[in-house]
Amino acid sequence: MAFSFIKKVFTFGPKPEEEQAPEAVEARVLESELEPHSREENLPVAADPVLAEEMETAGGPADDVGKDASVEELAEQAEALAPKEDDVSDVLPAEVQAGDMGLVPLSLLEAEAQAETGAPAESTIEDTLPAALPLQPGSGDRPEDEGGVAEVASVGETEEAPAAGLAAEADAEQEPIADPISPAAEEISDRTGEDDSSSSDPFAAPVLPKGFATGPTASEPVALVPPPKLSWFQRLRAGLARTSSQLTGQIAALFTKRKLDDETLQDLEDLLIQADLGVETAMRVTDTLASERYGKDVTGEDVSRIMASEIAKVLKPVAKPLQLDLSHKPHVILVVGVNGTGKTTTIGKLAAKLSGAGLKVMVAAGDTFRAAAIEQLKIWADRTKSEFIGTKLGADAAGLAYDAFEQAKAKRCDVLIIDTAGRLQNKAELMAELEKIVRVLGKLDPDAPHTVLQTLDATTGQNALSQVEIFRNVAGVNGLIMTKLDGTARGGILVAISAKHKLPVYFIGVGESVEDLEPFEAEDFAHAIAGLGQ
Ligand SMILES: Nc1nc2c(ncn2[C@@H]2O[C@H](COP(=O)(O)OP(=O)(O)OP(=O)(O)O)[C@@H](O)[C@H]2O)c(=O)[nH]1
Repeated sequence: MAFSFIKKVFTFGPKPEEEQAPEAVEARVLESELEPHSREENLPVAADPVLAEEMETAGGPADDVGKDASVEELAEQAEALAPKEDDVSDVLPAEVQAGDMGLVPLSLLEAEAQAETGAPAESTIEDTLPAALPLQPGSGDRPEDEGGVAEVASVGETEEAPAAGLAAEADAEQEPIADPISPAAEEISDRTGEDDSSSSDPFAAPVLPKGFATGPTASEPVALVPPPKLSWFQRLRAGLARTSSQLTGQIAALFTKRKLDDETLQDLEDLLIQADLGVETAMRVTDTLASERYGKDVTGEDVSRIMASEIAKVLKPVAKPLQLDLSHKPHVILVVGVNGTGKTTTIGKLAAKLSGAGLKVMVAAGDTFRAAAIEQLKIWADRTKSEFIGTKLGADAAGLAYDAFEQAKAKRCDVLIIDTAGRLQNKAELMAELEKIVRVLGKLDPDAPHTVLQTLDATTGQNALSQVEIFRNVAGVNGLIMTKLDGTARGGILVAISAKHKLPVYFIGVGESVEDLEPFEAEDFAHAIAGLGQ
């Protein structure tokens, strides 16, 4: 038969005197196939988990496979005796190509088994064929038939009819043909003690490799562990980390082994002013420190505590909630500020909070100066399920504000938030536009806009002080939101602005995502900026 030539020319595995179980022999040959680059024979690759399983159970890879005969000798003999591999693949059905684990590797197994034991291998060609490819009786396809050619011919015959048809036409007396993975299946059922009588039944449930089980999938979904959620204070502290670490680092350096004297007090005052806290707050801190600790040893932490306490005193009066008068339907919030300070993003975050609380919100893209701002606001509106009103680029922003107010009224919106441009060709033009928007809204409701919110970018430092001055005069700003407190060392500016303008600070932003905007809390902010815990 076909394997007789292989057993003469290939010697696989350990020395013949070693008694080896056929499965172990098979496993070594398969191992050689799984590592084609390590084998001069260049056997077909059988990257199949079932084969890998066999390998493992047979004791792992055999390092000496194929080392007994010289490759050249083997090749010569093989060529003389064997049908060409091409011939085999020519006659194989497309789905059973030479090199597929179902045929050639197991043929080699058989050859090796014969070489080892001197007896015909138990594994036969039937074992190597798919169940849908039964052998034809009397066609030289029995193991005892002579020569590989006959065996190949039998495979060829099967190829002539569709596989399914062949299965249907199979002679009733014909022996059942084992599934190509039956050796593995048998081995597994041997190990598990299961009845293997079904291994040749094409309708039998597949035998799964070790470690798998049949049956419905686990009903309990695997619980995904969400990343630990940071509290707002933790996010605030993280956001203000640059401001606080710079401040506390400098304070600690200043007070290392020094008693509190006039010089250190002056140095501290300078340091606090440079940190944008403002002259007023800086003096409050140094005065309190002097009255409590003059002439004594002072640590950086002592200073941080006093600083936090004084900052909190400045901030408390301005840390107020944004009052919504919902009797207005809508309560109109006009958002103003220099371009890039975070107006559009903040509107999105506010809309998320309000609509999340069940209020009906409309957002109006009054920044007709910048196309991206209109698109950006539309995205926020979609995301927050808010009503959206926009107009074309360059259109009159006051006209849009008017339309928005009317539509928001008609739709019974609770809140209307209007975005505005932060940059026009010149400041006078910008201010004229803002004044017009306020005037137009006032025609529909003399109290509108009910809130004029200004966004301030913390990274601009001292510049934010004059921005408030300007917008307050033009648009009647009556509340502030400070953004971008994350990633800046200039967060102290909020203290200076609060001390100077005394305008309510409603929210602060420490990042771009929706949860990064939270109501302003004086104590939290003061502690975070001083690097202290809550
Ligand atoms: N890191 C950080 N980025 C922010 C914060 N708030 C807004 N931004 C980002 O700042 C950039 C500018 O924000 P916008 O909302 O477009 O600012 P704008 O004032 O509407 O700008 P214009 O439309 O040009 O007037 C965007 O990339 C925002 O994601 C914040 O609190 N922290």
